[in-house]
Amino acid sequence: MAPTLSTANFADPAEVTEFVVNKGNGVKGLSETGIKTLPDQYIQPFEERLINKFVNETDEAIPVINMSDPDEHKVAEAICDAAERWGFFQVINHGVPLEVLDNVKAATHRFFNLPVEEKSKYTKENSLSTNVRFGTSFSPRAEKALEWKDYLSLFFVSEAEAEQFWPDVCKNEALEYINKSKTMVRKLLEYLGKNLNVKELDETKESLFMGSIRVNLNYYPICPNPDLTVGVGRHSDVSSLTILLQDQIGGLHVRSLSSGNWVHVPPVPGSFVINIGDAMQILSNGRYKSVEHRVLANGSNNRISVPIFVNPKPESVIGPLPEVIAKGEEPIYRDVVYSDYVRYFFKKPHDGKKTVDFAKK
Ligand SMILES: COc1cc(/C=C/C(=O)SCCNC(=O)CCNC(=O)[C@H](O)C(C)(C)COP(=O)(O)OP(=O)(O)OC[C@H]2O[C@@H](n3cnc4c(N)ncnc43)[C@H](O)[C@@H]2OP(=O)(O)O)ccc1O
Ligand SMILES: O=C(O)CCC(=O)C(=O)O
Ligand SMILES: [Fe+2]
Repeated sequence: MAPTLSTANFADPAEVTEFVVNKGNGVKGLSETGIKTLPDQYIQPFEERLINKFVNETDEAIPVINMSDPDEHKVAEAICDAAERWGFFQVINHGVPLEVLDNVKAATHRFFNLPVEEKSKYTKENSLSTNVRFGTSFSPRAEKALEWKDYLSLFFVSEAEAEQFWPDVCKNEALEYINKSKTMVRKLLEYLGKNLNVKELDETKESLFMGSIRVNLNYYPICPNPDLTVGVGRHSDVSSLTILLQDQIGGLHVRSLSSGNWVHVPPVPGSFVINIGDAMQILSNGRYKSVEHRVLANGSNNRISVPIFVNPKPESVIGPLPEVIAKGEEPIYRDVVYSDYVRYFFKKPHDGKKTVDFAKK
C-alpha cells in the first residue's frame, strides 16, 4: 500500500527521519510518495559519491569462475587467486538450483511490498526476536548521512526459530536459499582452506568458517537524486565469506586492489557474487582480502540483492590460523571474540576498511 503522507509534509527534515526511520516506511515508502528532491540527510560528502573520474573508466573486471569446469584443480586455483588478488569473484554453474534463486528474489519483493504496518512488526523496537530485524540505512543513529536502502536481516538459529519468527511471506524461500547454498559454500571453503594448509573442513574448522549464517534481503528503491547519495557506503563485510545474489539492475562497485579504481560488478544471470569478509582476512593472516565495496543509488529502477553472510559462531575466537603461521609467519592480527568484532562494526557508520583495525596487533 502506498504511504499516505504527501511530499508537501516533508518541509522539516526531522519529519523525513520520523517517517522513514521511526515510522518504518523506509526509503521505499519515501520513494513512493513521489518525492522529487533528495532530503538533506541523504546527501553524502562529495568524496563518498560514486561520481569520481575512475568509475566506469576502467577495463578491469572481477573474475567469473565456472564451478562445473571438469578441471577441479583449475577451479580451486582460480578461486584462491581471486580471493588473494580481488577479494571478489562471480561463480556460475555453482549447483544451486536457479528456481531457488528466483524464489528468494520473488520473496524479497513480497516482503517489501507488504504494508508498512506489517513490515514494522520486524523493526528493532517491535520484533519478537532479536534475530529478525527490518531497518533502513545502516546505522541511522550514528550516521551523518543516511544510505538509500531498506533491509530485512535474518540471523539463522534453528529451523524452529525461523518457523516461529521469520515473516511468513519469505521464510521458506530464505531457508531454502540458505540450505541449498551450503554445498557450494563448503566447496569454496575447502578450496580456500587447502591453499592455507587446512587439510580438511572438519567440525572445528566448519564451525570457525561457517558456524553462523545471516541472510539479508536488501531493497534499493528509485532515488530522486542518485548522484548525491549511495545505496550502501564503502565497507568491507565482517563475514568469512559473503554469497550475494543480485538482480539484473546493477550498481555494486568493488575497489580494485591493484589500481584503486571502482570496478562495477555486472549482473550475470544465474550467478553469485562471492566476497571474502574480514573474518577470513584475519584467519588467513591477510592472505585473502576483504575488499571495500559500495552500491550506487539508481534514478530509474528499484533494485534488490540477497546476501548470505557466512560467519564464525558469535562466541568463536578468531585470529590467524595455526596452519598459516606454522612456518614462522608473523601474525598481523590478534585473537578477538567474533561477536565483539561484529558489535564494533554495527556501532559505527560505514567507514571503508577501518573495522579490521579492531583486530590489528
Ligand atoms: C544492514 O546493512 C548492512 C549489513 C552488512 C552486514 C555485513 C555482515 O557481514 S553481517 C554478518 C555479521 N555476522 C553476524 O551477524 C554473526 C555474528 N552475530 C553476532 O555476533 C550477534 O548477532 C551480534 C551481531 C553481535 C548482535 O548481538 P547483540 O549485541 O546481542 O545484538 P544487538 O544489541 O541487537 O546489536 C548490537 C548493535 O548492532 C546493530 N545491529 C545488530 N544487528 C544488526 C543488523 N542485522 N543490521 C544492522 N545493525 C544491526 C544494532 O544497531 C545494535 O546497536 P543499537 O544501537 O541498535 O543497540 C553490511 C553492509 C550493510 O549495509
Ligand atoms: O547490494 C549489494 O550489491 C551489496 C550489498 C552489500 O554489500 C551488503 O549487504 O553487505
Ligand atoms: Fe557488503
